[in-house]
Amino acid sequence: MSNIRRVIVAVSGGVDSAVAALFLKQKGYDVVGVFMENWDLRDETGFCSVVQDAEDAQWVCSRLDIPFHRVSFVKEYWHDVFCNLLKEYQNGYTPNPDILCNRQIKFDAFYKYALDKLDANAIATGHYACTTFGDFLENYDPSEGVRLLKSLDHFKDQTFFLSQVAQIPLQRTMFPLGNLVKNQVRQIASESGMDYIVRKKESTGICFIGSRNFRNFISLYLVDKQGYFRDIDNGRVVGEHSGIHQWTVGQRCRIGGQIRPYFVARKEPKSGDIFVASGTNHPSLFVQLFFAARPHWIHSVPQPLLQEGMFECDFRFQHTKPLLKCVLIITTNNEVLIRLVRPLRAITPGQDKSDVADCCVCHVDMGKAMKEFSPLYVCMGLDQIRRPVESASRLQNVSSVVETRSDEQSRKLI
Ligand SMILES: Nc1ncnc2c1ncn2[C@@H]1O[C@H](COP(=O)(O)OP(=O)(O)OP(=O)(O)O)[C@@H](O)[C@H]1O
Repeated sequence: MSNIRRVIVAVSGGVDSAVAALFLKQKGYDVVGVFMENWDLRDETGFCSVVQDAEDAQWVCSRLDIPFHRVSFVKEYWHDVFCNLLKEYQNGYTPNPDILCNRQIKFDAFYKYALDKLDANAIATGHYACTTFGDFLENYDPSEGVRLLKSLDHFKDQTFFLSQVAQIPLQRTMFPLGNLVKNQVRQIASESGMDYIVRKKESTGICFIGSRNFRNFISLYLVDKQGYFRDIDNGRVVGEHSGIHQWTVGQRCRIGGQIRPYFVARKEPKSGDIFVASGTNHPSLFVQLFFAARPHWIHSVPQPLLQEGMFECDFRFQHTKPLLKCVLIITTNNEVLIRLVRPLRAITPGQDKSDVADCCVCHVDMGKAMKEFSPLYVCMGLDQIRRPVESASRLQNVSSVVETRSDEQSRKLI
């Protein structure tokens, strides 16, 4: 895109967006930094770093000598992200808040604000991701459509969290850090006099809500609803709980008086029952075959899926987990059936205390014909994949597809 003049960069007060803004400035764009406030402090019960982050974002912008804006998307976050999460939790699902936040806030509310109110030609963020349009939209071609690609830094890659982003905002998004590794970014920030930001603790946890225990946090907003723990093998009541939203499939339950540990196998929102399985390796804790409804293809439905109705790809449980082979099959009602090469347990024991809603990812390998970009990602809330085909239940939530750079291509780049 040759006529880009004005770029609005989302500046969080962290090192990544600071370096993204620095690059844009060095390239000579008319750069404006925007800090988003998405959570109303008055709703908080615990520590919130938003005040400090906003100050740091302002510090970055003044250091780079670019205008700074602070914008509130509190209303949008509440309605489009948080209420959605609450609803899903009440229905027994575990959606990923970061994926929702990217889709609804950064790549919708913020995108519209930048283009409509700040007269921008493009937006930029410090995400580790790439697109086929290039780090600075140098290959911009709306007739081709844009594909989301994995970043060079596989460890930091954030495409998993961007997998629900819509095509139009992505077409006008720059990811200036996509071809760098994190250490380079930190070094560049230090060399540019932004050591203060480099030394700052990395943000962890959920987008805008921070690193508190997410399930405890969400419980503050949901009314407890008592129900039973039932043994999945015989339906026998083995304990009581105070709400299905407090439990995630695969999680260990501490039920008094039981010798063997129980794990959540299935939740039934209607009755409020939670079916639990005795022992961490109980077969009901594993899933191999499941449906995903309403796939979101960032660019287009992969050709083999359209033409042959199925194709082989890789599946990943959380974005840092190893890939597992799977087959995608398109069904007559436009759902995607996913069959893993072997059963996968919902959560490994080490993750039982995970605060964040888990997701799984399906990496689609297009084979030789499309070596350059292998389409990626079916991702959905953990509980969605817990619906095996045998139970004939359909997933309610969305899955989504982005594309990734093949490992081979990335190696060449390194
Ligand atoms: N409150 C915010 N205001 C403006 N932009 C934000 C905010 N939070 C995140 N972003 C944007 O989203 C990008 C990804 O944020 P995330 O918190 O996932 O990653 P990060 O690696 O911690 O980024 P950073 O180092 O810039 O904080 C940031 O680089 C920034 O561009």
